[in-house]
Amino acid sequence: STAQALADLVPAPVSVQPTAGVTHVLTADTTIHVQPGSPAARGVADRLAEMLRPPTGFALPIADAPATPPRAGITLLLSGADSRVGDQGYQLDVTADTVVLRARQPAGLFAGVQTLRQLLPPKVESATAQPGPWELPGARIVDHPRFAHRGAMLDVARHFHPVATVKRYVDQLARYKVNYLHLHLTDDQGWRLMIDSWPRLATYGGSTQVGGGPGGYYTKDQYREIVAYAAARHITVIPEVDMPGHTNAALASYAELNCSGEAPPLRTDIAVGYSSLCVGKEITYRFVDDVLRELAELTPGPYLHIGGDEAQVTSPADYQTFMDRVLPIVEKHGKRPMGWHEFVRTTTDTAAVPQYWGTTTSNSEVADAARRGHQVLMSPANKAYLDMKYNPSTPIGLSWAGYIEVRDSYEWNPGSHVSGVPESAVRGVEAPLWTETVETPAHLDYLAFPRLVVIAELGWSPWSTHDWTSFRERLGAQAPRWQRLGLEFYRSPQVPWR
Ligand SMILES: CC1=[NH+][C@H]2[C@@H](O1)O[C@H](CO)[C@@H](O)[C@@H]2O
Repeated sequence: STAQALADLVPAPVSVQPTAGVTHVLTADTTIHVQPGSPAARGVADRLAEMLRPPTGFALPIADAPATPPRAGITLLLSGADSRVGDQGYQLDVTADTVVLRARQPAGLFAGVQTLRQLLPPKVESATAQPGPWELPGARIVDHPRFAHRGAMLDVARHFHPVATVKRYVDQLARYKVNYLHLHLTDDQGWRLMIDSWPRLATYGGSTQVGGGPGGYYTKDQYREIVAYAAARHITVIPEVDMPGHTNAALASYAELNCSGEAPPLRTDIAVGYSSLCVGKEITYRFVDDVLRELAELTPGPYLHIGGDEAQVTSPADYQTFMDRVLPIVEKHGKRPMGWHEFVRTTTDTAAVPQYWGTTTSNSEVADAARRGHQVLMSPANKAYLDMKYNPSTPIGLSWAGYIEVRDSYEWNPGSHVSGVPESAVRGVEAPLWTETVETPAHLDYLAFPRLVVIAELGWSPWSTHDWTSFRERLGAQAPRWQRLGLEFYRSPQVPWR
């Protein structure tokens, strides 16, 4: 029944009040009315129309919303929403004659459109016209996220993934109200973005990948295309240039970057912890400044991620020296630094965001940072790493942080996971997908679905809705949609797939 759709929503909304016996039917006459004078709101109307026109075959024209109360059809407004919705939430009212989506910001309207999508039957995911009826259950939904930051990371360095694959992932992230995409652009095995002042980083440093394949890299225009595509879906890109470790591709590309003056060979294995920029050489900081300047120019979002993980051949003193030089460069280029959590020991600038990737529930560096006022991004490797195998027979993925079945990725509370890091010090969550073993979109689907959706729920929904017995039912109800989308998801035995 259409009312069942209200119970199946993922992420679970804050409040859902069904209106018994009321159904709204979209027809060939349905018009999408949108708040006048807001190009961003109009953009959301465009996304909504793009979503609904193919499966319904309806024209769904877009018109300015009249000043008077909403007419028949769908209306998107940037006024009148329940004050609880904040900057990212929305209020959705479905009656027999009208579907009214209200928010205070366009991002909220976009989030509401994803809910609207799930209130329609799974055939809405078809690329070709399907028979009706196109029914929506009568209801009032008031919704807003628990955490402001709900992210996904894609490692395009170990295996290069072309623009089309990244866009396809962005489409999937948007469905579940994810609002940040962290791109791990550089590592030992590859440099994936053209930097004009150091062109060999991409042309040579991007010429291979794990396993020895051809690798690849994004031109600046391709990177701009990814950023724009994500922005149109209210997803902010956070680019990562990992340093001082995980830098073999850069060191192999320019001999002068090496303390020895000699360039090491390109690497196609998956070892970590053997590379470091040369902290004692001035050219290192010109390199970092050039790279971060060009990267900042391409990045409208407020963050640059400087990695900082596993700098095992950088002495602690050199690591401190390096960060003392590099963090101000990030700020100089107008951005806030983010990094894997170990970097936070080097700075007291609370604008810096530590990304927790540990496997324990206590970490003194992160607890100290939280106490100092840093906001922590939660990516515990034994809960949120999508590259971990589900179980010993999973054909791809790693297992250093343990096996993560679907329920394992669900059974933790980001707001209290690390002792000494209260909910008020948690920015949100991110699900990293490292790609040592991920070569194709099907590999990506298999590891990301369903656990990406689990992390998206943990980032958005109130803790009061946290209950595996009900969540597994809602997760199972997503299967018909994923099948129509051609998503090669993992059919976990823990989930009652519809
Ligand atoms: C922050 C971090 N550094 C390591 C670690 O996570 O594990 C990943 C694989 O799970 C690996 O690819 C990455 O280089």
